[in-house]
Amino acid sequence: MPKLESKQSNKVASGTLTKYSFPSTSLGGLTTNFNLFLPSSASSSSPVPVLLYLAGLTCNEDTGAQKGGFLLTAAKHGLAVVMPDTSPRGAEVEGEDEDWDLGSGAGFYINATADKWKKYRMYDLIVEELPKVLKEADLGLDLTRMSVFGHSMGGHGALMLYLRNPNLFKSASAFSPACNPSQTPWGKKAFNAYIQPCTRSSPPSEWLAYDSSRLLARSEIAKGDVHILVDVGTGDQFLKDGQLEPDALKEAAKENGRTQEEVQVRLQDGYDHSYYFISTFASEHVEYHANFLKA
Ligand SMILES: N[C@@H](CCC(=O)N[C@@H](CSC=O)C(=O)NCC(=O)O)C(=O)O
Repeated sequence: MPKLESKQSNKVASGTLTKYSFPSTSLGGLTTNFNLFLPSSASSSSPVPVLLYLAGLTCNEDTGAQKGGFLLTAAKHGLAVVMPDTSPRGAEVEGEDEDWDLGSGAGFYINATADKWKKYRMYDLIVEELPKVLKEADLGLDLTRMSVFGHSMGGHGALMLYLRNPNLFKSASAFSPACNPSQTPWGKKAFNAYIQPCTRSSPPSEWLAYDSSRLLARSEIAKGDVHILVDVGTGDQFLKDGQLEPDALKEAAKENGRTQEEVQVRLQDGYDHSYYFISTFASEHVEYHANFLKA
C-alpha cells in the first residue's frame, strides 16, 4: 500500500482539513492529491461515514473544499468529506493541457482505454484504490457508509459511480450534472478521445457504461432503493447549451419505473453554474446524504 503524505492541514468547522498525496497505481504511478475533512468526532474507535465530492472541469481537490460550503453541515452530522482531484496530473500526454474540457482537469471519472490516455483511470482510482488507501491509513473513516456527490463533470461522475456501484454508495446527488454524456458535447469529446471514436448516433456500449441516463434506464437496483437528488439552475448557460440534459435523467427514471422520491430532479429558478449556486444548496445536499449515511 502506498504511504500517504500529509501536505497541509487547516482547522475548519471544528474539524480538520488535510491535503494528502500518494503515488496511484490506477494512474500509472502518478502522484495524486485529495483533501479530507475530518469532523472532530472521528477516531479509530468511532469511525465516521464518508461523503465523496467530485469537482468539475478545470477544478481540483481544493475547489470543493474552498468554495463548496459543505463543511459546516458535514461537521454538524459528523460526516467526513473526501475530495479527490479531477484527473491525473503530469501524464505527459501530447495536448493534455491544451483544452479545458479534455486532459488535465477533465478525467470524467472513467477508465480510458485508448492507449494514448492509458494513465487516465479515475474510475478505478475512486472506486477501488482510494477506499483501500483510506482504509489502510486508519484515519477514523467508516468506509462501509459512503455516499457521493459532485458538480457538472463531477455530477456526472457521482451519478454514474453510484448507479454502477450501489453496494459501495448509499446515495448520490449532483449540482448541474452532465446527465447524458454519450449524447452531449463534453461527454462525446471525452469518450471519443479516452475510449473510442464514434460518429454514429447510437454510441457503443463502452460509452453507455458511463452514461447515467442509460445506466438508470437499465438499473436493476431494487424498487424503492434508488436515492438520487439533482439540482440544476435555470440560468445555467451550460443547461441552455445542451450540456446537462436533466430531462434525459427524468425520462430514464420514468422508463425504469422510479418514483419522484427515488430520483428527485429540481430546477432552481435563476441560478447559474457557479459555486454561488452550489454553496446555496450545499447544506441540503449534505443533509440528504446524512439521512442515508446515518440510517
Ligand atoms: N471554460 C471555462 C469554464 C470552466 C468551468 O466553468 N468549470 C466549472 C465546471 S464545468 C463542468 O464540469 C467549474 O466548476 N469551475 C470552477 C469554478 O470555480 O467555478 C474555464 O476554463 O474557466
